[in-house]
Amino acid sequence: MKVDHLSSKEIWQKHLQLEGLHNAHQKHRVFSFIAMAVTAIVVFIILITANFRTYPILLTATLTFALIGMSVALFLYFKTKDLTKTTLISSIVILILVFLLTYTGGNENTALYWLMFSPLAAYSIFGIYFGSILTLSLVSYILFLLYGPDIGQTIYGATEKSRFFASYCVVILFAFINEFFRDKSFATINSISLEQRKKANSDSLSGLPNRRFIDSFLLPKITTKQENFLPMSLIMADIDEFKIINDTYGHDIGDAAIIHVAQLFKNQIRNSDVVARYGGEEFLIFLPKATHIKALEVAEKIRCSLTNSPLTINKQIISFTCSFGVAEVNDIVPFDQALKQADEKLYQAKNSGKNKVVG
Ligand SMILES: Nc1nc2c(ncn2[C@@H]2O[C@H](COP(=O)(O)OP(=O)(O)OP(=O)(O)O)[C@@H](O)[C@H]2O)c(=O)[nH]1
Repeated sequence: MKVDHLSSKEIWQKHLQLEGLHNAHQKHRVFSFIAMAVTAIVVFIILITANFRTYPILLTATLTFALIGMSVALFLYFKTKDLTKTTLISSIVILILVFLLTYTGGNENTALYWLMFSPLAAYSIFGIYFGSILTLSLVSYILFLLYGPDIGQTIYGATEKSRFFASYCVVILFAFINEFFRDKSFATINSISLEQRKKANSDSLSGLPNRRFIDSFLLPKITTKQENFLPMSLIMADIDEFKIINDTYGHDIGDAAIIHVAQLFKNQIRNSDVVARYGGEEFLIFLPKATHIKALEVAEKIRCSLTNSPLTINKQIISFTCSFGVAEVNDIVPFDQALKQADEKLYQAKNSGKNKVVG
């Protein structure tokens, strides 16, 4: 089995996703997108129907294209709920629309007024990174159309161009500042909340997830997404003669032994596995998508690895062992029953000489 473990931050992020916070962040994007798309559609319909006799053909075609593009993006969003794809479509529509509007000049050269909304929409829908890319693309070709060579575009007055550009830059600046700090506060709240949840759900000595983590996060997750976990195996491990280690070397060395075991267990399991400190010197390892036979192999590998890697502290080598009980959770055997089985097997391992795997 490949030993490729996640950093502890990744493990916590993976298992303790802050759903409420992420939902609020996502909702902001979704509402911005829907608000922009609906407003744009309404404005396009009014402009086209009220002015199609007077507008030049290219302008009517531009607005019709944008109307269809935005309607398709909105329809796709409601159908698929895939915000990335739909916002990608709308960004292409915005890029083409802004280009054609600036090029045609709109009705009586009023196109530039309509461009003011674009940085706000770009940042609130696409976020700081893609919003900046989109805004920079808009700025560069608006500049090209305003000050670049004549390619048949509308000619704007010098004062109009400079005033527009100055106001456009101010809008960009404020849209950027707004999104930047919104993003930063989201990241800060996210990391504070994650840290608090991590503290409540982990063991302060070993850093491993604790029993609360199993009960309040892992088990509900396994129950709701059984297809991702079952068949799943449980390994219950317990340090042998731990009282003697404490009594012989002192409580601090006992603590170091717990940390040593926790680290060794973590290094021997896959990304998808979870090892938790279940009690004093007792650990529970979850192996999703692993049969009983596989789990017996893993437990044996961990047992040998502990035998071969004693704790070395203050130039002292302290050898100790663990006993293991293994059980499988599957469609027939529920978690509680498997946990009881693993505990019974561990008891058998302890009663039949210790430093062994029973499954
Ligand atoms: N240093 C330290 N000791 C702990 C911790 N948690 C529990 N213990 C000690 O672990 C010991 C467990 O002792 P027992 O339950 O008798 O188990 P054991 O000595 O390992 O015996 P077997 O399980 O039968 O091999 C107790 O003395 C607890 O005080 C801890 O966090 N740090």
